[in-house]
This record gives sequence, structure tokens and C-alpha cells, in this order.
Amino acid sequence: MEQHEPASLETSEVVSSNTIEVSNEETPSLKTNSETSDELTRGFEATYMADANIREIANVSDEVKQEVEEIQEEQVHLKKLSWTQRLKLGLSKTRDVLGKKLLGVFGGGKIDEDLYEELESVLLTSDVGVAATMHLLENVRDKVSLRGLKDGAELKTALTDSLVELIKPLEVPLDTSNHQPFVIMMVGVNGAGKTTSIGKLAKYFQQQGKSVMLAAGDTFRAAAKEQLMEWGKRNNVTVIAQQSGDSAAVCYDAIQSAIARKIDIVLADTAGRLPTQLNLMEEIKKVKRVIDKALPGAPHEVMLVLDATIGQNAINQVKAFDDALGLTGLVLTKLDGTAKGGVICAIVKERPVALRFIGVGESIDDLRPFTAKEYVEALLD
Ligand SMILES: Nc1nc2c(ncn2[C@@H]2O[C@H](COP(=O)(O)OP(=O)(O)OP(=O)(O)O)[C@@H](O)[C@H]2O)c(=O)[nH]1
Repeated sequence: MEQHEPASLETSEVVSSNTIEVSNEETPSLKTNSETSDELTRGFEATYMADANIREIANVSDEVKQEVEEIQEEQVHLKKLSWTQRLKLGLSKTRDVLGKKLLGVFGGGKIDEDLYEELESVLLTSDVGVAATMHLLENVRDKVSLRGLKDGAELKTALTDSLVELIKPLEVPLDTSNHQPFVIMMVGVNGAGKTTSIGKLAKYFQQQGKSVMLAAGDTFRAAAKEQLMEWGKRNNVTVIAQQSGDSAAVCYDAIQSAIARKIDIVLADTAGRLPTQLNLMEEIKKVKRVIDKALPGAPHEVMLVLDATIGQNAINQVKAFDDALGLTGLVLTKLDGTAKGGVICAIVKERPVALRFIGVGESIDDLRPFTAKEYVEALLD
């Protein structure tokens, strides 16, 4: 008996606060002998309803508990996953669309013109882009004739190889060893994931044995400073911010401070802006100039954070920011929320800027350096 008490107590505590309310409303008071049997019946019915409500609430609270437990279990499970597993999980939406359609093509018998046509339409409808699709088709045809392939199933290896070759030029890991501090300026449109990526990168660089400082250069969005400070707290990293002041001044201060403290890497946040907002684009050019004034030659990396869910529109953003600032690297975020992972092929054909990191989720370990082979394998597995 006693062993069961804690469990039942817990349930009754949760239920009791709800019960009182329900029973006050529903339970009739037995006042005089003149009450009719109808009234008694209604009273019993009300009591029965109250009991039913209690049972329902208890069931709901059990369901909520179970859901919380399931989420917690999932989080523990996610933490245990390797990067390859996270990548596969993150790319599942793209794989479900592009990968499954391709599997349909590969399973389609002998290699002929119909099959190439099918392949072309799959690629064109998967954000790969026209130029990259044409390139891939030509490359696959070459491989098929060179290797003497006949069967659709053999096409998979040919396409895998062609895809890896196509996007390989974007695989240029960021080398931060030749400057101290190495200054990374993060740019992008609103909500692309700049601030979050800075938080994740801070941890990544720390794991590489580097000391990191953050500059709260997004002085436009009200909560951006606080958001960055939270990431700083989480990673035990200094954040340079100002009560008021502009982005350039914050970045200048941060660089001065990083030089004095011999910090390895400065990650500078900037406010989100659209390339069409000309005054804001002028402002960000000024931030870049001021960074160069604080440390000649800096920023050493101008990194555009791109939201993968926008698909082909990403190309326009790369072009516009590249024209204005001279991009040296890209971060592609939110690949987990989209089936448009094929956009990497379009980037390499339209405006090949080094894809430094890819993001496949919201957790701190979900951002890692991009490698072409790993990406294609996760996509077509
Ligand atoms: N699912 C998913 N969400 C992400 C990823 N990267 C960032 N996010 C989410 O995207 C949202 C916007 O991220 P922020 O870092 O605030 O974006 P920002 O570019 O700094 O936004 P502004 O300051 O408005 O310019 C947040 O809810 C992030 O958690 C990712 O790889 N996957």
C-alpha cells in the first residue's frame, strides 16, 4: 500500500486543483426532504460527470507527461547521434523528394532517352537549377558511355559521382590560422539564422581550441543583443555590446578588445537586411570599412548566412551581397526544414562562393563544415 502512495498522491494533487472547480460547479447540495427523485438523479448525474471530468483530466495529464517524456527521450537520442546521422536526419525532407524521385528513375529499366528525360525533370523540379541540371546530365551521359553502363540501377553511382564532382568546389574549409584575431563578419537577410549560427560557431571554434569573442553588431533588432548574450553565456564567451550606438562602433570596440586580449576569433553579428534596402546596404559597407580601420585587412571572412528554405531565391541573395561586400563564405541554414537542399548545385553554377558550414537543426551541434561527399551520400542514401 505505502509503496503506491507517492504515485497516487502526485496524481491527486494535480487533479485536485481542477477537481474543486469542477465539483463546485457540478455537485448539487442536498437541502430538504422535499427534493424529488428527479433532482436526486440530476445530482447523481452531475457527480458522475464530475468524476468523469476528473478521470479525463487525469488521462490528459498522463498524456502530457508521456509526451514530455517522449520529447526528452528524443532530445537525449538526438544528442547521441553522430554528425552523419544528424545530417541524414536533417536532409530527410530533400531526400524524400529528390532522393525518392531519383530512386524511381534508377529503378526504371534500361538507360535510354526516356530515362534521361525523366532524370532531367526530377532535377529541374528539385531546386537544382537549369545550368546545374544540364551540367549533370552531360556529365552522367559521359560516365555512362565511358563505363559502358546499361542498366538504370547503375545510373545511381554515375549520378552520385557527378553530383560530388559538381559541388566539390564549394568545399573549402575555413582556415582561421593566418590572422589573430581572425575576424568573421556575419551578414544576411532577417531571420536567416545569423545570430543562432554565431552561437553554434562559437562552440565549434572553441572545440577546435580557439578563443572566441562575440560582437553584438545587430543594433537594429531589439532582442538581438540579448540573444547573442545568451549564446555568450552558454559558451562562456565574452560578448561586446553597447547600450546604444551603431553596429560599426560595436565591431570596432570588439576588435580592439580582442587584440588586447589576444583572442583568436571575433564573430561579428550584423542586423538583417534585404539587398534591396539600399541605405542598409550602404550601412553594412561602412561596418566593413570600420572593421578594416580597427584591424587592417579585416574582416578576414565575410560570411553570408542563407536560409535554405528559400530555394532558388538564395542565388539572388548570394549575388547581391557578393556584389556589395565581396563574400568569402556561406552558411546554409535550415536544411532540415526544407526539400530544397538541391539549391547547393545551383549556387555552384551561378555564383560559387565557398560553402563553409551547413545547418541541419536548431541544436548547438547542428552546424558543421560542408563536405560534398558526405552531403550527396546523405541525400541519396
Ligand atoms: N530548423 C532550423 N532552424 C534554424 C536553423 N538555424 C537557425 N534556425 C532558427 O531560425 C530562427 C532565426 O534565427 P536567428 O539567428 O535569430 O536569425 P537572424 O538572422 O539573426 O535574424 P535577424 O536578427 O532578424 O536578422 C531561429 O528560430 C533559429 O533557431 C537550422 O539550421 N534549422
